[in-house]
Amino acid sequence: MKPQDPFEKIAMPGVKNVIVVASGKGGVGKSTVSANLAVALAREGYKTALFDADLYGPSAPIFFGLQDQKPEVIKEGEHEQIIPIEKYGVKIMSIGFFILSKKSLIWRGPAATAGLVQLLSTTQWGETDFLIIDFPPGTGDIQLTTIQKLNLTGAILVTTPQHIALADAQKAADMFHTPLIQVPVLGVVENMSYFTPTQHPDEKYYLFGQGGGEKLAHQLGVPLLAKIPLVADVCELSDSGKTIFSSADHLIGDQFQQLAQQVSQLLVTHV
Ligand SMILES: Nc1ncnc2c1ncn2[C@@H]1O[C@H](COP(=O)(O)OP(=O)(O)OP(=O)(O)O)[C@@H](O)[C@H]1O
Repeated sequence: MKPQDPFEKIAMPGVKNVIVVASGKGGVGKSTVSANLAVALAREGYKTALFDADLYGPSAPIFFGLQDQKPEVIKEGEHEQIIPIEKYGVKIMSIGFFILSKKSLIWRGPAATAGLVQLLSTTQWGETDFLIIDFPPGTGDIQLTTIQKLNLTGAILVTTPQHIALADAQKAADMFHTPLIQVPVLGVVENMSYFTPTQHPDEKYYLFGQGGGEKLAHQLGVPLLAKIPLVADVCELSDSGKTIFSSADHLIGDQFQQLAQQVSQLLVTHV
């Protein structure tokens, strides 16, 4: 049997741009940004897909209200192809579709990377302008295997304004800039930037500090793509499978739509 080349890329015919959404720290909003950026790109008219690479804590089935859904698997001789599930105009694939929601995935690194590669290679994306990949936090096996196996267009870094999140986001940026990796960082998204009470629409409260996203973007020489506000019902909406576009607070929807426009403009030559 021919030994597998670990650097051989997975063919994704029809997929024009693959963008990873990353951060060093957990809980800063990568999944929220990935899911809602994907929906916002679809709302702009682009053919959009989302791959949930957070194997140990998949959130796409919950964020899209698809917990009970199973993707269709097509057998072609020896080979299997999985058809992503479509919702809100986005084709979605997640390991979470294949495991019971209360079960944990107890996989060591090699098993996790093998599972990741299998899922990436068997998913049939079809014609896709933007494939968004939601990374788990950190700079470990999942990130490195995705980088090795896919032709990435670029990375978006998500951070909250506080110092610890920024320090970790810098580590993620460092991974993308490592000589053997060299994935362009497209820009920074600062999440939970400020809070505006509904009764006082002109006021902004910087609960986690101010200027962190700008500082990181400046240090990396990339644009600050968006400052997403902290909006009270985001948590409830994601838990009930709805996007931020259902929020009564239109501010956050507008911010995501602008983010999608910026990302598509950055990559306009690729679409
Ligand atoms: N702008 C926001 N306003 C209010 N709540 C938010 C916002 N962004 C994210 N959240 C909430 O914060 C929590 C963490 O968000 P999310 O799951 O997107 O983070 P993550 O970085 O993907 O986490 P993990 O590292 O565990 O994968 C979720 O409950 C989410 O609903």
